Amino acid sequence: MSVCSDWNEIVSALILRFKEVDYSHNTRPRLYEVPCFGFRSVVVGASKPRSSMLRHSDRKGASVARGDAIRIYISSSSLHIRVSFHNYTTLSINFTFLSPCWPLAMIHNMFLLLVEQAISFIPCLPSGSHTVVELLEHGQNVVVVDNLYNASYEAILRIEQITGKKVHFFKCDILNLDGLRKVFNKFDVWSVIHFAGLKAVGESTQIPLAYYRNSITGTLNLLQAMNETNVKNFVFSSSATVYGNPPVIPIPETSPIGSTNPYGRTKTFIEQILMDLCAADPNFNAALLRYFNPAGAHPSGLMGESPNGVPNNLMPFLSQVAIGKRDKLRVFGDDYPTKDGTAIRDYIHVVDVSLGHLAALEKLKTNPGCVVYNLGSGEGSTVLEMIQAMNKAVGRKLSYELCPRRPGDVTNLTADPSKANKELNWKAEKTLDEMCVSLWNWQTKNPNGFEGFDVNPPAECIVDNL
Ligand SMILES: O=c1ccn([C@@H]2O[C@H](COP(=O)(O)OP(=O)(O)O[C@H]3O[C@H](CO)[C@@H](O)[C@H](O)[C@H]3O)[C@@H](O)[C@H]2O)c(=O)[nH]1
Repeated sequence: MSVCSDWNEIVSALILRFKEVDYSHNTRPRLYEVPCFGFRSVVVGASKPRSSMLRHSDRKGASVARGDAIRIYISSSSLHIRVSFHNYTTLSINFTFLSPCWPLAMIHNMFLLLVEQAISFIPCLPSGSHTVVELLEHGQNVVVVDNLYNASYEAILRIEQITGKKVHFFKCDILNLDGLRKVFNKFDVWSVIHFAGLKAVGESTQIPLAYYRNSITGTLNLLQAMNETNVKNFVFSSSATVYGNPPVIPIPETSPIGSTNPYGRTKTFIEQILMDLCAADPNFNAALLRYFNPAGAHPSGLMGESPNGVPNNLMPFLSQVAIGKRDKLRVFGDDYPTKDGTAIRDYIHVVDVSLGHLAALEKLKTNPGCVVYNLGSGEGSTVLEMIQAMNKAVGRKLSYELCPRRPGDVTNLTADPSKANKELNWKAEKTLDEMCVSLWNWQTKNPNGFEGFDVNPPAECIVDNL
């Protein structure tokens, strides 16, 4: 590593933006973008934050390259720097000022360093690990493939702890077709459940190509490896986001498709690919499961969502407020046409989502071709109702502030789950209270999620060693 020669250029750009801010009146965080080109690769971090100025700082480093976006949210009390990398990761650095102040001195303490490599990744949704538990507990044999970008090997060990069973695991990226081939050649696979993909709506609008490359190319790789080994069954983690802004609530599967963001369109395109495949091959079966909002954690408290950096989603964020990692929740929008002005979602316990996969696998055994199901509870809850439910689980009131709407959000996504209820003989059974209690149980037992555990699997789990 060496100090980047363009450091001064970035600092100048930051200073220019900070000069535009009137700290005496500005209380709401505002967004500033700093052009991040003309230099090759840098690390952004805080070298010596002044203790007199800062109550807290997350010191992190990561590579930044040409084309990455640095965004700065700044208010009179805090500075939040978010870097969206071309290699699909994000880095967040938070500073809280002890008193309202001009943050230039701190900016001069930031450092930028050259680094060499970018990583490629496909994170696995938390629903993935919970589904593995349910599959093992229902006597299925499972091989887990994940590149562990947004997951930890510790999750595999926890699955083994919960189920008392050994998990076959391989660290492999779905962009690595040869790696996938090795796994498919080693095991006699009858079905694939595909959770891999990038899943942050906001991020997808900034780095759409990364989303399309990972999710679409990765899925094509998976389908190719399956085709070469004659595997004909596929369960796909789709999303309610494919419905965009639906005309009718609750939403039936026949609702028009029209996602409002690239993330949603990756789901839509993959659904279409699978429909085409089923139409072309009468032996190929696919279940497209449109998840609504999975929340909660395993009742054991051993497994739950462990987001990297600042959580994007409501419930992980709220539980970090509860544990004291975040000051307060920002409620995005209080002017929606709903009973309390906040947006409505259909929250469903992650264990119920997992059981939906087992039901879908049973369905695939009947050779149905392509089938589509909503995995939702059918009950909509506003953001304020979710805060209340979490307050109850935690036993105190959690802080929040009402903020403007988040771009891309829609008013109401509530499922009509009757098709899945009837055809899969599946129903979301767990209540909001159970979701919140299990989430709080997980969060208190694991305040830092899987952070600090060894993320790397043993050598025999690396796909290249197969
Ligand atoms: O800090 C936050 C985070 C979220 N919200 C609100 O809470 C609701 C739920 O947001 P979030 O948890 O981010 O979920 P969604 O945006 O509904 O998206 C989730 O649900 C989709 C299906 O509906 C999936 O496709 C996505 O992957 C998943 O992130 C929305 O009204 C948000 O505006 C806040 O008010 N504050």
